[in-house]
Amino acid sequence: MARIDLDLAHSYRPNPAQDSDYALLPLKMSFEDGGAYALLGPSGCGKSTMLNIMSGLLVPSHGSVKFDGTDMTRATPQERNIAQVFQFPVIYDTMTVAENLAFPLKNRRVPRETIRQRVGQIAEMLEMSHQLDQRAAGLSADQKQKISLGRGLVRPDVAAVLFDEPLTVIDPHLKWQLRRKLKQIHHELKLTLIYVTHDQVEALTFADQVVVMTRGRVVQQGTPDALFERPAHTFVGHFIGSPGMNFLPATLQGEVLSVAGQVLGRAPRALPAGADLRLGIRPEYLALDAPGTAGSLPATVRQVQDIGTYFLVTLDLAGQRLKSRLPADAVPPAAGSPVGARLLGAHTCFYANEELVA
Ligand SMILES: Nc1ncnc2c1ncn2[C@@H]1O[C@H](COP(=O)(O)OP(=O)(O)OP(=O)(O)O)[C@@H](O)[C@H]1O
Repeated sequence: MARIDLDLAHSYRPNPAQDSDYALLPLKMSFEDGGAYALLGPSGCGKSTMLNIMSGLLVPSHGSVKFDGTDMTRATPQERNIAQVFQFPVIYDTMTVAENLAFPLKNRRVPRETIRQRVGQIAEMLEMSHQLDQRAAGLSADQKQKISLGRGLVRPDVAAVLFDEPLTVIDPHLKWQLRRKLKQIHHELKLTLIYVTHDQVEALTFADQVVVMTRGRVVQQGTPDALFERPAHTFVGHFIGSPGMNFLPATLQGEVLSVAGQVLGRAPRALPAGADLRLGIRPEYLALDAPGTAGSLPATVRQVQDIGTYFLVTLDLAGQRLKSRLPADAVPPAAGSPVGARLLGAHTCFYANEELVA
């Protein structure tokens, strides 16, 4: 296993001049030895580019990749000792499950008994022990992808295992199980795992550290909890959460804070004057008061949806749409009724020019 340090940028164009010419804007980041990471972001944000630079399939146009301090920028995937799992199964149909799992070890001339033990361990973790002697050809797409995952995890000496949207072909029910399984496997095998996905649930269940990307930029790296509680950028607030964070335009006059054109009171924290300010509050933390309650702003309930495990209330506050999540045992207000929206609290965040400032 290895610590991976990136200090690079990448453009697929020969003479990049502006930000939009870069698939990856200049970035500096580290993946610690033994960590479970997810690269999360929408299609085209640069996740696969970053993964391919780490695996050695792509040489960055600028900067370097280091493994344990050694420059690996131009090293091949073999020299880097990386295992990679792709969206679609990469296995040998004519081989049995056991032979497929053993293949990466046999290739490295691992002793037969060690191979037998490791293949047994991996098959057990993936609940494939009963299929070891079956030919891969007869298996479903799900089962074949499980073999691919196993092949990625089977070598104990790899620098890292890179997963590129590995659960895409997996049936939704099994997907749910495998996400958890991978997390458990990470704890047992202590490999460095880096997992690319555009699915926040997948990233948040699997990873200890999530790297959120948009338009070639890393906007935040942090624990699932940090991404939820303190999104460092409005994009993270929008992208993480169901639904995402509410944002309201805010202005500061002296120490008086106004939100959506309505005076809220003294600013609760020091905020930069003159910036493009926004108040961010997650639907989970947006409490509803009786209309006219001090400290809350008047709003009207537009819609109440019973989601089963919670109610989702849509509000109109001076022309701004807000969402509030109420617990399933709450009595939600009726559509059309006036309420007070409590916007300030310990979980309220403030953004200036899209970046978290308080
Ligand atoms: N081989 C290539 N040549 C030119 N441009 C490319 C190439 N591969 C990717 N790009 C561009 O680089 C940007 C980042 O692409 P990348 O595939 O890394 O994003 P991604 O987040 O992995 O998206 P997806 O999930 O759709 O694969 C996109 O604008 C894409 O069009």
